[in-house]
Order: sequence, then C-alpha cells, then structure tokens
Amino acid sequence: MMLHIPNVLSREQVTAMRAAIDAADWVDGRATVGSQGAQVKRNRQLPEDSSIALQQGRIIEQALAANGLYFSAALPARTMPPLFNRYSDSETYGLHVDGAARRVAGATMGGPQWLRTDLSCTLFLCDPEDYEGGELVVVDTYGTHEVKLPAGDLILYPSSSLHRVEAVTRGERVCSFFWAQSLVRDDSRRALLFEMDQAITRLRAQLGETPETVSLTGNYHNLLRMWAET
Ligand SMILES: O=C(O)CCC(=O)C(=O)O
Ligand SMILES: [Fe+2]
Repeated sequence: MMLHIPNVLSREQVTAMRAAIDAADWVDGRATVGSQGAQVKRNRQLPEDSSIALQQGRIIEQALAANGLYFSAALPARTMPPLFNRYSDSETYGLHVDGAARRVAGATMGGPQWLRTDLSCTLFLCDPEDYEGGELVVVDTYGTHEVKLPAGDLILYPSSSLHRVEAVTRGERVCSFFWAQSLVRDDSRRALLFEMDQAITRLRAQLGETPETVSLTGNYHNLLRMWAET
C-alpha cells in the first residue's frame, strides 16, 4: 500500500528545518547504500552521525508520533533515525530496492541490532515548483506511481517495491527519508487493518459509539493481536 500523509510538518517547521540542514556539510549519498544501489545513486546526504541530522530527525520523529494517520498505516514497531538527501544538476537515484535489513546505531555487547525495512518513507522539504524532474517513481504489482508532494507531506510505500528518483534538471529537491519496521510485516495484512481502522473511525464519527463499533473495534484488535510481531 502506498499512502500520502499530508502536513506531517507545518510550513514553519519546514522553513526552520531547511535553514538548519542547508547550512550543514553534505556528503556523497553512496555512503549509506549497498553495491547495487551505489551503481545508480547520484545524490548528496547528511552523514548518518551528523548532529544536525540527528537533531532535525528527532523533530520528524516527534511529528510522526503525533500523527494518527501515519500510526494507523505504518503500525510502526521501530523506526530508523531519519536521513536527509538532496538532488540537483541532473542528480538521480536509479531503479533499486532498499536493503531488507539495516543496522541500528549504538550496537550493544550482544552484537548489532537489526531493523527489518517493511516501509520506506520520503518526507518532502521543498515544493514541486522548486525543481524540475525528481519524481519518486514506485513500481508495484498495480503499476508505476509517480510522486511529487508539497513541502511537509510524506509518502509511505512498501520497502519491497522497486523505486527510483528521476533526474533533477532544474532547481533542487530536498527531502528526508527513513525506514520503519512494522508490527505487521505483511503489506496486504497491514493494508487491511488500515482500511478497517479508518472505516471504524468514520463510523464512530457518524454514529457515536454503538454496540457494532465496539464489536468491530474488538475484531480490529484481535486481528492485530493475531498478526503483530513485537
Ligand atoms: O529520495 C527519495 O525520495 C528516495 C530515496 C531512496 O530511495 C533511498 O535513499 O533509498
Ligand atoms: Fe530507496
């Protein structure tokens, strides 16, 4: 399931975030990618351990923690610290799949901690008018989807899908991106739970709490209990 989540950050938050990250030191984006991705990746990123990236990433994490639509769709168990990328001057990221597992920083004595990438997210920190090209193109069993969103909006898509970023031929595309491991690893189960949760919420808004909404809420949680891995 792909989902557009609007207004994750306000205009003011985007402006402040851009001021902070634009002034930081950017490096070659190939630093965080495996060998297949490195062949097709041409962009710049903030280093994973950059204090500005970590500080600004926490603002995104706080915004996501307060976003009911994101929670309902992602059912996040754990999230990688958000990273930041930028593309200009025909930079691009060719067709690739995100690595299935990522090492979480701060490994313990028991060895590294791993996060399974179930969901990939791009949070736009620039507006569509700011640049030409730069569409995020996601290929799944339903076809090819092109995404270019207003600043502050987020797209969530299954990490299992092949995707690419078209060359940016004018201006600059600046985004944050990150991965989440979901309580429910299977995309179709997660999509079913999301649709059910949204429908129950709408029913409750229309009718108030009724014996039926209580029963459906029970069904939702019992399905989640059946499928959740913690
Ligand atoms: O910039 C984007 O929207 C996606 C970046 C991406 O696919 C990646 O870093 O793996
Ligand atoms: Fe990717």
